[in-house]
Amino acid sequence: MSHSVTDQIYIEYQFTITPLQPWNDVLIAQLGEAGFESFVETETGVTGYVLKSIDSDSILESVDILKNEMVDIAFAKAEIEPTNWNAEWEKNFNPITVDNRCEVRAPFHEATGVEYDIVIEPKMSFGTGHHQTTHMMIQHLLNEDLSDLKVLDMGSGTGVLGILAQMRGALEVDAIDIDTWCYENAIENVERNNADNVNVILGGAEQLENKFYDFIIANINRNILLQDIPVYSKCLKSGGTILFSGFYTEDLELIKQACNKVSIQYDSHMVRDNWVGLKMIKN
Ligand SMILES: C[S@@+](CC[C@H](N)C(=O)[O-])C[C@H]1O[C@@H](n2cnc3c(N)ncnc32)[C@H](O)[C@@H]1O
Repeated sequence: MSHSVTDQIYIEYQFTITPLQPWNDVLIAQLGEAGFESFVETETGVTGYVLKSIDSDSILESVDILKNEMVDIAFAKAEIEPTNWNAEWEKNFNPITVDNRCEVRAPFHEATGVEYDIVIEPKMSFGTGHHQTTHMMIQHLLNEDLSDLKVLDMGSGTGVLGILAQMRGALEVDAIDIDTWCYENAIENVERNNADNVNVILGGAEQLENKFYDFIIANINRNILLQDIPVYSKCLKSGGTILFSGFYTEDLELIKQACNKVSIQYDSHMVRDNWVGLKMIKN
């Protein structure tokens, strides 16, 4: 399969801001609103990342602070290729063990005999368990009874959460990702872990028409979640659980409000390194 523009190729913008305070926070907030996905604060400003598939030049026109005469902001732009997580893992990472019950390891790591042993060859996809958001989603799943449930893993990446959902008893899992690398990689990982109940699907929220689930997992990012929460709500049966991650504590209230508007209520949340793992329940 050819790799489309939705592959995870990012544009990196290095913003230099004078004076730095308080404008770096304002810039991050406005870029986040406009569609940037993540940020790193630097000594001279902010580095922001936006998907290449988004027309970043035109969204920058809507970022008011760039027109503010009280602050001087310059930027440099560069294209970032997808990360080869396999190479990163080989170089830097050990297997990840969550709550002594679930291990996420590469094929070249020895099995240790934990209750849930997941073998992932991530290639270019996100989802080895090293990221705080994946870690918290695994923790939530270890606390949930998924027996005989129909589950949606939205933004499935390597497929790690969908695979664990099957191991936790799910009857059927739809693992959906908009990125072709992730789609192909999740198919391989599902086979590798004999997760026969996991259907890997390429696409976004448009794939959810006329689908219904007892349980939804969505570890994506703030902007996609805010946009697609109404669609997820339509698919979630009454009384069903939805787990969210991919956003920071600053955005927790915003995500809760978006959920409340579509009859999804707060249950609980956890935090790791300022990332949130949120559990909500549909009325
Ligand atoms: C943070 S990763 C999560 C991967 C994995 N579920 C995990 O928890 O480690 C987010 C994933 O969402 C996918 N994604 C981004 N936008 C999406 C959308 N609109 N619909 C479905 N998937 C999307 C990305 O390609 C990426 O694989």
